Amino acid sequence: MQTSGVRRLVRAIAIEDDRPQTSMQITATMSPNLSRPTRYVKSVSQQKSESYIQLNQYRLMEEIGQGSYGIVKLAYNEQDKNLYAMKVLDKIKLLKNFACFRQPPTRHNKPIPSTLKNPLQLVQREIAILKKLSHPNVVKLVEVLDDPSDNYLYMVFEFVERGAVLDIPTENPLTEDTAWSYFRDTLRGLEYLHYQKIVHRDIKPSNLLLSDSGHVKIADFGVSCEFEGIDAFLSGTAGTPAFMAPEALTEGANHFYSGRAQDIWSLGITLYAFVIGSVPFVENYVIALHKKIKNDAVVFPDKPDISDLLKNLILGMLKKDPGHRLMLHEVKNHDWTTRRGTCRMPTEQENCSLVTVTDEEIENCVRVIPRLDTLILVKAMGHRKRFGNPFRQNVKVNTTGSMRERRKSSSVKDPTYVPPSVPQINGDVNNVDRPEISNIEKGISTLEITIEKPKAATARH
Ligand SMILES: Nc1ncnc2c1ncn2[C@@H]1O[C@H](COP(=O)(O)OP(=O)(O)OP(=O)(O)O)[C@@H](O)[C@H]1O
Repeated sequence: MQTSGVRRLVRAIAIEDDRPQTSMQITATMSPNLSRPTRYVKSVSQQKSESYIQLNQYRLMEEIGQGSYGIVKLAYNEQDKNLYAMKVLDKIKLLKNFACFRQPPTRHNKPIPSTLKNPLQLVQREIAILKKLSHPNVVKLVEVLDDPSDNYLYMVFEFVERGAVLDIPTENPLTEDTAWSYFRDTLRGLEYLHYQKIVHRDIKPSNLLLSDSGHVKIADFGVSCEFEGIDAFLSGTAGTPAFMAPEALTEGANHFYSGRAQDIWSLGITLYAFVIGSVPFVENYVIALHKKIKNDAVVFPDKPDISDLLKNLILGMLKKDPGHRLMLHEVKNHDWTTRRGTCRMPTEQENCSLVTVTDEEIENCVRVIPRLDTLILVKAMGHRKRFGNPFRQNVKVNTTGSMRERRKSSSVKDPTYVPPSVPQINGDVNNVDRPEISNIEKGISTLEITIEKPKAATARH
């Protein structure tokens, strides 16, 4: 989406907002303070309007992208007046397809523990990794919202205004100067990831997003993985076929390849695409494409004309044998990258600092959004200073069937679904209409357990 369009949208939202307007609100910023730790969700409210859905502090707006498992929507945070990109993941689709298309790599030195085999747990691992990452050239995951009774999981990312750096194939590739700048940003982000012992496995132009200030941020960690020791020893294929290294295309139970070298290859294909406008190996059928990647030499067309130094770098990154391929520090120090030593890259130490992800963090990386009805019930209990359900006696037993129907129809099955009008949490719970009482009634079993284990309940919410 065009940046000016987004700015107009933000201005419109700020004006629509019924709170007193300040210049801050009118000029909502695109780049929030991303160094702060991920905020935790403590309460939820849902509102409907003809033009938007509100999820907690986020007003969901227009769609800005589509991935394999869901859509990405622009979201306006009413608290900090910033825009975010909210990825809406379909949990059912994930459960059905993840194992087939996004199988986690088998790692030589780190077998996947049986407790992590559930695909949603693998998403949690991905989220836990993402939450830890904090680098100007890596997209920041700000918050995750997850309601166990909702089919969707919401990942809130910093909004990177200009979207994918380049759509390929294109007749208008980047100039060598622009490619130089974007490439160095990507290299910085990738060095940081490798330093954090993460291989991305899907570096390509559409996963490199461009900020308003003209800087590149690496996105989409759907097939990335952590490693121990000096490198990831991978088997199996993952990522995008045209960007896969030759060694990743060999099948076999005992065939392992270097994750770092695979990322360098993909970066080489990406650099080629930046300046040529298309990838070097193109075929309609995957088997034929694999054959080309394994056997064919990289050829540069006459037009656009690129420097010999750049060709040399690309060819060094696209050596078929990973043992002869340039390593990341060699790419950083290549004459094209440093403009013959006049523009050196920051050292690894300057660029990186190590993060570790504990099992507890993986476990707790997703915030549960408590259901609105649960919150109303808890609030009512608070008023009465008693744990008993204040609404239970009012509900007729023979209405259960219709209650179930109403509950079913009020759950969010579709991200564009606008929930029915519900009372505000801080409203008078005694004025709650019968349909809402029926929803509350459905939460009784959970809350009765909660009463017996008050500590666990506190932790959950
Ligand atoms: N943080 C963001 N800021 C701005 N736009 C984004 C952001 N994240 C994603 N997008 C947009 O949404 C599109 C879809 O992103 P997403 O990561 O869901 O899928 P993908 O990378 O295209 O596909 P897949 O999930 O199949 O790998 C991107 O191509 C990009 O244009």
